[in-house]
Amino acid sequence: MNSRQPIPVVVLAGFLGSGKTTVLNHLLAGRGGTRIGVVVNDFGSIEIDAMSVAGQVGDSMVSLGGGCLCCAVDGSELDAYLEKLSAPVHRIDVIVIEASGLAEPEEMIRMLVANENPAVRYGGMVEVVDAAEFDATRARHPETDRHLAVADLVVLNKTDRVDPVERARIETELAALCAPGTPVVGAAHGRIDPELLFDRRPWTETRGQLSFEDLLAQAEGHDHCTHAHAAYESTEFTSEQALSPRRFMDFLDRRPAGLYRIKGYVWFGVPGHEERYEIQAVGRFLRFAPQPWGRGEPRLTQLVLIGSGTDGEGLVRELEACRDEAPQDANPESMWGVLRYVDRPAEDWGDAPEPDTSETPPVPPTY
Ligand SMILES: Nc1nc2c(ncn2[C@@H]2O[C@H](COP(=O)(O)OP(=O)(O)OP(=O)(O)O)[C@@H](O)[C@H]2O)c(=O)[nH]1
Repeated sequence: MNSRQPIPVVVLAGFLGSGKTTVLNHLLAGRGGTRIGVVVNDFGSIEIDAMSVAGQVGDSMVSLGGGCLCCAVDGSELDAYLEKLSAPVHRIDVIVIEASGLAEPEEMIRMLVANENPAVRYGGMVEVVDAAEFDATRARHPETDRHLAVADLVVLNKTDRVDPVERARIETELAALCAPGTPVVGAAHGRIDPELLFDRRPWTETRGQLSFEDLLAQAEGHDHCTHAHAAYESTEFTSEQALSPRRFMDFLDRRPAGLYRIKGYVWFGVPGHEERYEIQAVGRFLRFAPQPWGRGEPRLTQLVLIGSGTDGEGLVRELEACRDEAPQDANPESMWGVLRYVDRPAEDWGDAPEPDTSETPPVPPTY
């Protein structure tokens, strides 16, 4: 069933030299058994970034070559690369586009959202910020503020180059520049937990015999795990009772900025919407994907919430308060809030009530 799910495409943006390639290499080293497709969008004719990640991705590496993707007249070139990477033979789980430091992320997001390839879906935008160059970059490139405003997750990189007071000041400024609730994750040398962006599969799941190169990367990944996981808490929530879509969406709307990632399945049980809803939240980015239950599979909500400085018990209490004892009596319209975050062509809505398109903003709804 998973193989039929669209592959999320995450845009990794950030000004020149902020550390995008460093973050990407770190994600690749800590990817476990997850298969990552990479699109590197270098600006300039020498593909430096492509070379510096090439050793890690093998044949799933695609470079857009010289020039800037966001300047493409239409998304057809990008579409062709995504089609290549999403071919079932590659068994790719997630695609990361490292945008040129000069790219306009909003344009790239628009191209991804408009992409009609059902094998892929837009998966959110991560903006890498150089802590040491924060003021200088903003002064020289005011468009940086606009990019921050559309980011779903901000990586404040190079924290090793600023003292704690300076870091706190930048974090305060970032909170004002980003959309409300956008998480800001601090990092030195791009070391963020890959789980913030995608589900890491065990090595044994996707790989046969490990090569020497794999073993090296695996060792690095384990080393990273002990460091990265110490900085994040993970909270789990399971419920046999359905969740009220309205209360759950209210919970999501209010989620704290320190809650970087939510993944799992939700059981709403509302008439016409009895499927399980996969949820993927990366920072402020949110998507639901309805999927059929497996034969005899128990109707459950199972969530993993990853964050920093979050109150795990408080989150569980809030989720418990979302439970609904009689979902079969719920009005199907109560699902509209959820359906706004589902990527589905209009003709696929089936018997489900059509969302009120006059009120539904264009996908993605958070922009
Ligand atoms: N001190 C320090 N240096 C870093 C950190 N992250 C990256 N660097 C260095 O910063 C430089 C730029 O990093 P890259 O990862 O190439 O940055 P980029 O955003 O991909 O750069 P462009 O492709 O030019 O936009 C490199 O020399 C990195 O080694 C960090 O957290 N701390």
